[in-house]
Amino acid sequence: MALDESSLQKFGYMEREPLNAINIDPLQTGGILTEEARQALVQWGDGYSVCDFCPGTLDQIKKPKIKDFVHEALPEFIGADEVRVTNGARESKFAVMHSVANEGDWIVLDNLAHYSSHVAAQRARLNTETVSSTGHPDYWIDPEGYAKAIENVIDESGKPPSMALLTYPDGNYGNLPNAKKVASVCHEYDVPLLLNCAYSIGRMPIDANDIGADFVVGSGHKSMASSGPIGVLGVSEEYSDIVFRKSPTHKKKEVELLGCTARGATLMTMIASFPNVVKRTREWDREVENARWFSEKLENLGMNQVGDKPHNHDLMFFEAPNIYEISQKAKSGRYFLYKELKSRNIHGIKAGLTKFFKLSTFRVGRENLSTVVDAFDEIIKKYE
Ligand SMILES: Cc1ncc(COP(=O)(O)O)c(C=O)c1O
Repeated sequence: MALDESSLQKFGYMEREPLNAINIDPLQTGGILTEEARQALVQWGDGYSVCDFCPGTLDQIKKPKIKDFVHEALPEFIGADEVRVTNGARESKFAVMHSVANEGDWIVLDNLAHYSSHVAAQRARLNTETVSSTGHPDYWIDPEGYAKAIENVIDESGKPPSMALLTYPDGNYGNLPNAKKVASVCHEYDVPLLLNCAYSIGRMPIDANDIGADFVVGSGHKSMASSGPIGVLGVSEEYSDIVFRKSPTHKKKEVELLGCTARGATLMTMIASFPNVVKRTREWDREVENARWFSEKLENLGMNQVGDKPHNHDLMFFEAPNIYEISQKAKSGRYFLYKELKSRNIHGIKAGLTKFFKLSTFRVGRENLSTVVDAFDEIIKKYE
């Protein structure tokens, strides 16, 4: 393709379509920027903007206040001894897997784990043993399942897995398993536990040390009102020299972080949103109340929420036999729900899904959630 004037015309600045809609997309509700972060995005948008006064290590930069953020505020916020910022939850998981396990080792993870946990393990050339959930309708993870999976690995390989991973909550059902119990089961076998908090750090209070997790990862663009890609990685003192080991040739650079991670606007949006993010985690009870209220309303309209019930998180999975039935006769078929919601300025349920879908009520507020409930009610009545 010749990059002449006319072929370049389709690029350049583009408007984003659903910008002012009521957003219930689980991927997006926790990543919506605060006003402060929006300003930071513009101010710090130039490439290596944070590096004006860099001493050679990203997390040691004093101006802007990255050092204080990474070494004082974040450890306090997530209850971890040592913290770094990364380019995302998956990069955090990979850094841990790649440093605590050797090629061919086994790790254990829940079968609700996100694909990026599996891909991180594959990239680190590890074998995986999964812990089954109870399946439909609760999808509950029994902590004792970790003991069984660890025993299986010992039988198979002659030694315990290098680490275990628990998704907290999982990205499909929003279930919060008993992480403390999982940590203690793993520790009985001296297996360290990584807690994947992509959907929890920045939404609800998380204290890795209190839970007993050796590693904890979060996602800035998913749950910390940050412009991605950015994540956090917390490590207990016991493992910090392993995960954050320095390069033998470049003494200021940490190998697993490839020297530097989020080095510009992404980090500055996370810092700009941080005061607000800390405050919102203190309002988590209200978010759970809203989620439960919404779940009850949708169930009254003929849908069924699966996973933890009563629910403890804003991410919820619904089965909707009545919506599916409508899609069988609606003119736009399985796209009817997406179109109906779009016409009411509601965004976030994947286009084409009707039989089941997931959504998030995080920070949507009771008034907008009522609008969503009313929309479902209207749509169902319309096709009756
Ligand atoms: C449970 C869970 N973990 C991890 C991730 C990945 O997060 P990141 O984009 O920060 O790598 C996701 C993204 O959808 C997720 O749902």
